[in-house]
Amino acid sequence: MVNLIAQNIEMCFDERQLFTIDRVQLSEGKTIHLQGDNGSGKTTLMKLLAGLLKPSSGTITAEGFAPLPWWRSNPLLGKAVYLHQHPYLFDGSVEYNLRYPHPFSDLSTNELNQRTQIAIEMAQLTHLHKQAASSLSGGERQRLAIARAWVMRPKLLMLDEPTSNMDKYSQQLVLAMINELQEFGTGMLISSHQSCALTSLCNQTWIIKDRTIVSSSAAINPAKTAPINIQDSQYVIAN
Ligand SMILES: Nc1ncnc2c1ncn2[C@@H]1O[C@H](COP(=O)(O)OP(=O)(O)OP(=O)(O)O)[C@@H](O)[C@H]1O
Repeated sequence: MVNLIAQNIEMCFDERQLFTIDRVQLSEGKTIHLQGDNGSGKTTLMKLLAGLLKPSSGTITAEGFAPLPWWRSNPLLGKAVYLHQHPYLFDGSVEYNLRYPHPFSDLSTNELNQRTQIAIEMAQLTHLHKQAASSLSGGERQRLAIARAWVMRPKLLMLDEPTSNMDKYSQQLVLAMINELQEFGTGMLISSHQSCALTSLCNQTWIIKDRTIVSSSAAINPAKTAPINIQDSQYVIAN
């Protein structure tokens, strides 16, 4: 079981305090909805947990991961995969982007090849697989980035507004991929302004309000009671 634990955090930009956190924990097997108004600090919190930013004070610790390679000085980098709402893609084709992280995976080559083929189909990118990733639309880019994460099956994944830019059909495709990652046990932090089908997969909520973060458990998790059918209209995500 892997965990990222943030304790006694204060985050400021210049003199402005953005938020404080007593303690939050992102763990394998948990799916957390991160809520908060525009500018409240959702992206900043994800970047802190990903090791891309340092808190003004406090500690973020990683538990249960393999020991660091000698050349890696930042102990948080690479622990939780962070997907920005405008995801970074490599120069090259759609398929190249899906294959690029293979060398960093613990999965076997066979399994990675199989998963890559399935991911292309799940993300409905088959007809575009040789096309330059840079030429994709915003929604297609997000689908590709989530498909890439699905192939890698990370232990922890943070999705920043994953369905912004997406039409309902794309949202359904993403929902199916996220649901599978959840079944596999990937711990996820999903930021979204609104409650929707995606956030109904969550079993915990972190709310950034009044410059602090409150955590609460959700009463039910529909994903555990009803398997997702992407044709099923109840799982269409509201814009
Ligand atoms: N590097 C930075 N330097 C100074 N201020 C910053 C920096 N990064 C973010 N901020 C400020 O911190 C605040 C929180 O930004 P953040 O992007 O984390 O909010 P958010 O909750 O993700 O917003 P949104 O819902 O609009 O995406 C904003 O006011 C932003 O301008």
